[in-house]
Amino acid sequence: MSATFSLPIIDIGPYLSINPVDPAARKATSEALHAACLEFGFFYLQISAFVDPAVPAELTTLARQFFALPQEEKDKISLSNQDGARGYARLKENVTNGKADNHEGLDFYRPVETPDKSKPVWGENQFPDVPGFKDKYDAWVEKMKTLGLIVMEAMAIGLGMTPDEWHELRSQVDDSFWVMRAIGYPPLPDDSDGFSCGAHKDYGCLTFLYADPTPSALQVFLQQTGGATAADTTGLPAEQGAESGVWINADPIEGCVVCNIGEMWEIWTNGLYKSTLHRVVHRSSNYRVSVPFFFEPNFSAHVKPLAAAKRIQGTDGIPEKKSVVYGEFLVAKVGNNFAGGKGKYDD
Ligand SMILES: O=C(O)CCC(=O)C(=O)O
Ligand SMILES: [Fe+2]
Repeated sequence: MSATFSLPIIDIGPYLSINPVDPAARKATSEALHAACLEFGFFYLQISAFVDPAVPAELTTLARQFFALPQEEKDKISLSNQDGARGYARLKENVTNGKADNHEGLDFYRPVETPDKSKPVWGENQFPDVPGFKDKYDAWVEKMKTLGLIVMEAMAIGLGMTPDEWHELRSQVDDSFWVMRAIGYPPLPDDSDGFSCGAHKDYGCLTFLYADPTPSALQVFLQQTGGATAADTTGLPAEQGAESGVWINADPIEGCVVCNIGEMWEIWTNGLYKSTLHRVVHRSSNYRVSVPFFFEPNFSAHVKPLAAAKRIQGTDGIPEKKSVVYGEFLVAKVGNNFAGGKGKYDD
């Protein structure tokens, strides 16, 4: 694997309603999504026709203003005030694979009609007292929800789903129980044996990550297939488990978000698409900010292997993955956070 390898860039433009329908261009986008999900589970999504790049850049500026506040100000919106999931988590509060993550963060979830902070993920969002923050983040959530449905449709077509099948899948994601996160990363100390964010898979549906221009921070694990060239793992800690592969950088590209698929897509495709391990190792001297948006299924969605995926897989005895109700799956995950040493990125 060459060190200069980079993930595919896929233009979502042909699926935007501002463009006239061009069937060949849509087909090319859907095929590229299918290939990228089979091979990497990670790709760049070119969205500059959909959002002005100045808009997400503003989000990182606002998050930076919040993270620069005194600790006691930030702690006023601690997630411990709420349901343990919505709000501010201090530097190193989250633990992944048994090690403290060298980041601080702010998490927002889809609001619920009758909040009850004694129930996991059922509390209220807590917004920082930074002028413009709530309005700009709310607007971004709306944009990303729209993008989520657009990408889902393009992926459904890439998977060969019929219009009826897409209609059914759409009903599982049309009221997404989304998560919006802003993460602040001080430099990882040279002598640290930990990570800025430990290796994990995203658990949901689609992640759209906007990050400031800092290079060499987000890394994606590519499994080594066949006996091709030796893995270039120079300077990289051994990967968890027995998989062999290579970590590649997924540096930001102007006009794009980094998109990856989560474990719900593994279930929908009965393992045909894999969600991919990634981590953050931020060793340069600046304070890095990233803003991932997690487009998730509806809370009540019953996620189970799709007929379209099974048609591709054939009938040769591939075991059927266990279905989940997304909300139950989420509560089992998030309910564990900050208790018993489990973090939000842990399995
Ligand atoms: O900050 C990043 O680049 C990635 C963060 C991430 O992987 C996550 O929050 O799930
Ligand atoms: Fe992630």
